[in-house]
Amino acid sequence: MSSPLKKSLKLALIQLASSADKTSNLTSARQKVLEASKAGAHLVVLPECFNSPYGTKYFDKYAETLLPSPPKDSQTFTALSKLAKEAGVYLVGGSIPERDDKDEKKLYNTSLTFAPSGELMATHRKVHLFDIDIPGKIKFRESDVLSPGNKITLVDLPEYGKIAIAICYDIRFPELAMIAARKGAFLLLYPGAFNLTTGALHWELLARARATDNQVYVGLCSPARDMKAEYNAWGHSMLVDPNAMVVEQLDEKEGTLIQELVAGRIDEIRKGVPLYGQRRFDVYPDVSEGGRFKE
Ligand SMILES: O=C(O)CCC(=O)C(=O)O
Repeated sequence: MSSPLKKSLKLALIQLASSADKTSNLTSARQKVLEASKAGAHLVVLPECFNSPYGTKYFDKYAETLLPSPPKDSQTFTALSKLAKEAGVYLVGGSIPERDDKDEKKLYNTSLTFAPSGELMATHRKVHLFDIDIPGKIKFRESDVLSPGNKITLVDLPEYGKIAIAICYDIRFPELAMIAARKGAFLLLYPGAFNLTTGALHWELLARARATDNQVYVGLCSPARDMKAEYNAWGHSMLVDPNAMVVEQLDEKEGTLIQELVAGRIDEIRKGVPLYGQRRFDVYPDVSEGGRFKE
């Protein structure tokens, strides 16, 4: 099997402190991305809903029409495309609320990935909407206002290999990660805004679980926590290696994690624990083959 990561790569996860002011969020994202690029990052990631507050009542107000690309009038698309070019990095623009170009009422939670040329490489619409109800703790229903995406998103970074992009709640569904890894991804990236209830319990566990299952790197990128906001994000952006070790984890405050993903590390881990040759597709099906996978 050829190595999924062709060359070592420096990854930056920007744990941005966002406010209700979109323009100022974009300005501070720009500053942090440029700093990360100066520090040597090749791939830079922003958090889920990085340019708006997170909450169902905000999606419509902040939504932008992003497709077909390039859109005529999207402040965020234009800013991210320019920024990727200015910084000379692959830029995963966290996520933003997207308005469907044909049906105005339809909204998505969408991540845009740009090449260092400024060109759009991929769009991921959150596939699994965040609908939970934990009595006395947290109730959230994205499906009241959002529509789900319907594909798994792999992006080929020519010098490095493939990465997979999914958003927050998507991490709870191992099939998506499994398919992406078996299609050759070296890194699963999840811009995500967990909360103080499920964050404490599941955030690190899920990142390490997806890394263990698939023997790939996993990166989670959260907004910084704001106790004055209605939704208090967990923070704790982190990088986990293919052996499920936490390489680095931030606390809840604004900050940037920059770490190297080392060429050869995935192969070393897969050689030691050779799951990839041991799966029993005669006993259970290979979810990455023959199903409804759409790249
Ligand atoms: O899965 C969770 O516990 C949190 C998910 C979430 O916050 C989201 O999908 O935005």
